[in-house]
Amino acid sequence: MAIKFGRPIELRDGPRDAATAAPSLDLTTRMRRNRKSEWARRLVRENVLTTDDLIWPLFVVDGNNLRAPIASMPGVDRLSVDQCVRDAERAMKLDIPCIALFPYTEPSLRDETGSEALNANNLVCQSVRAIKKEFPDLGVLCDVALDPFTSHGHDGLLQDGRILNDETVAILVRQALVQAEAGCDIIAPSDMMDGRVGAIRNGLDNAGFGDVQIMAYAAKYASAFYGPFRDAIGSAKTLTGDKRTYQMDSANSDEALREVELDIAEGADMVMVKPGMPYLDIVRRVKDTFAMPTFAYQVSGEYAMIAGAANNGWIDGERAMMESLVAFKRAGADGVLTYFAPAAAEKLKAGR
Ligand SMILES: NCC(=O)CCC(=O)O
Ligand SMILES: [Mg+2]
Repeated sequence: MAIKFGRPIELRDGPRDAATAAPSLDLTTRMRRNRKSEWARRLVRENVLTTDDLIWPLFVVDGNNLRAPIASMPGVDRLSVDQCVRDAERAMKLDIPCIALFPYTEPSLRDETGSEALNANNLVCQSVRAIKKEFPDLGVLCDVALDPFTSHGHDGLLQDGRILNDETVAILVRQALVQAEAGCDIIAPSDMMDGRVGAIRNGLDNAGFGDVQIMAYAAKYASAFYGPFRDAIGSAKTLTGDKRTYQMDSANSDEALREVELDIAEGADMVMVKPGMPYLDIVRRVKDTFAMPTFAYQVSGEYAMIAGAANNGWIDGERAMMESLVAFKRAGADGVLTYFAPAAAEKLKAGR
């Protein structure tokens, strides 16, 4: 069933009173005819959102039977591994095809080189194994980048105020392998180092992980909308400086196409634009130019804006959520990584 909002005020067929029976404007085309009722709107609807379009990001934290709220992301919790498995079950029941995992790493485990990223028993790897054991048919995506693990909060190795590219890529390949060994289905490099997609593809293939897909965060912008995510993974306080020497300048559009082209050439199976709503123009250009499976990340700040305004009674949260999600489809995205995934899937499954 189609999504229906608010109190319907429909035009009706049949006899009308004199005022509406004789239109005073001599119009051949009246666009409103196709909008006159819900069935008519459904008939001409150009884009639909389904549960197949959703990837649900989850935050994992050390502990047991723990769901710890994240203040800047109302409705989103950090989950201990066992609770992560419960949300994986919820994803299965809601027909969400894939989840994404992000760790909150204890400060004592963070260091200059992000070495915990290579621990085969880190929180992400534990979660992947636990989820895959119970739900082998649920897609699991793992982020590749060092920011949840470094004491300075950067995605790569930091030396004399610079983020080292090639040295970082070597570590990212090892991180990807550790995650693939744990059972991850999609490796998603989010670091924005040059050449990492090709290096990771090589590493996976040489280790016998030829079927593991790569979803490249191909056009990832240096954005203020990541704020709540950094709270969630605990890097907000540790981050020194900003990420503008590796993430893209928000003023650029052609550059996104070059980034995407390179990642495809290096073997990306799917590409992503991030953030989402402020960059729908980029999603459209990428889809039109490359016809690749194209995803958008509706990031934490976008979620917080909608959830926060809704909690204050300033907007209708459900409608804003659904409107924002179908906008990604309209822009050409094949799917969306969104913290709204379970709420949207519940609404879609209920046919509302
Ligand atoms: N690599 C994943 C992210 O950076 C997510 C950002 C967000 O949700 O704000
Ligand atoms: Mg790149």
